[in-house]
Amino acid sequence: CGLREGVSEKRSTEYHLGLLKAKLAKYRAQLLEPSKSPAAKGEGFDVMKSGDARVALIGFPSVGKSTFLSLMTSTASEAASYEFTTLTCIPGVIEYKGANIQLLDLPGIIEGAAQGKGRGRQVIAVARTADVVIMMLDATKGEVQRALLEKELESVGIRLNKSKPNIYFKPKKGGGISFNSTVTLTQCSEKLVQLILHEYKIFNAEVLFREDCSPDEFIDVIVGNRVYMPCLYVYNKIDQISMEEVDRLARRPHSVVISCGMKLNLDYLLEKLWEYLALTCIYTKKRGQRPDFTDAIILRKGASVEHVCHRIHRSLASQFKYALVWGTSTKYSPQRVGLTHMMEHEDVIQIVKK
Ligand SMILES: Nc1nc2c(ncn2[C@@H]2O[C@H](COP(=O)(O)OP(=O)(O)OP(=O)(O)O)[C@@H](O)[C@H]2O)c(=O)[nH]1
Ligand SMILES: [K+]
Ligand SMILES: [Mg+2]
Repeated sequence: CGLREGVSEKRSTEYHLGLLKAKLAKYRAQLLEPSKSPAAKGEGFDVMKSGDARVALIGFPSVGKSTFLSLMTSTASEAASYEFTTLTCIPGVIEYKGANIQLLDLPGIIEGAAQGKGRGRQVIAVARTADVVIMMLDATKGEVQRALLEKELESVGIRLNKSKPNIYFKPKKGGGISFNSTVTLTQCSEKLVQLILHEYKIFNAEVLFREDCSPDEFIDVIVGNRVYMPCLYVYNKIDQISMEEVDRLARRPHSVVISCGMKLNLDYLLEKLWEYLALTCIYTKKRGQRPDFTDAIILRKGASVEHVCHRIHRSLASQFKYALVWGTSTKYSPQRVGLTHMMEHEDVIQIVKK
């Protein structure tokens, strides 16, 4: 009996917590509303997207963001020993494996950034538009900085190195709440899901958990507008710490250790960045010839044959008859496909015009 009471107490704690979190998430969302006003919207921060991918440099002041940009690109961004040297968004381009990667240097951010401290809001708004975030940390004080910045980004709906929760959620006009799961749930129950939905004034919906998600993850799905973003934690200034510490930091998940000052480990960082960007390289082939492996077309994940056409020539899509594709995106090699076919990394394509 005591055990059962314990279990039910634990359950009711779960309900309270789940509900409390739903309320908090709602409250936070309201807090962030005013940022949509034009005044608060990144003055001087609206840098045009260019190239094949965008990487944002996020970090506390003076961790070496500008030093890094100046090292990796042909753009010079002022670096100095005092904090808040950089005051706007400064774009540079990294050329790597035939791709142009836009690298954005940004002002340093501190605790409270999400609430508008310093230029925190503008910086975070830019981070949201990136394909990968590099969180640059000073190796001599990395752990504290990392936890604080993760919290800041988390509070505005940016989810680092997480994938979208595998929950099917569809609000309906009527019929109440239909709840199902394909796996055993250890963190959520039908009751809790219902309570959370009611908190959001949702009384009719279809919910299917395909994964053992937490209440927070379920709330993320209801609220929507979350950004799931790969993040590399880059510990700079390793010239200032002991070998043991370098070893420890380098083994942390999603982490790379570097020294901009001594130009250490920068190639490895580029390799990792390339991996996290997960860009799709497509090779073209002319009829009767071998594929051109020297010059890849670089696209974001989820690109179609139509995207490939646009990249080759503006008018190619309108003259398109069909394409032959070799690679992992097709069942047979080659396979005849149309404009909507989704390409995969290292596919070879031959386009046939009308
Ligand atoms: N020891 C050491 N110092 C470095 C390294 N990289 C950068 N620095 C120094 O750190 C200081 C700050 O560098 P910045 O590039 O201005 O840093 P930031 O992150 O852009 O700073 P804010 O723009 O103010 O946010 C400068 O004095 C750099 O010379 C490094 O690898 N080792
Ligand atoms: K600085
Ligand atoms: Mg700077």
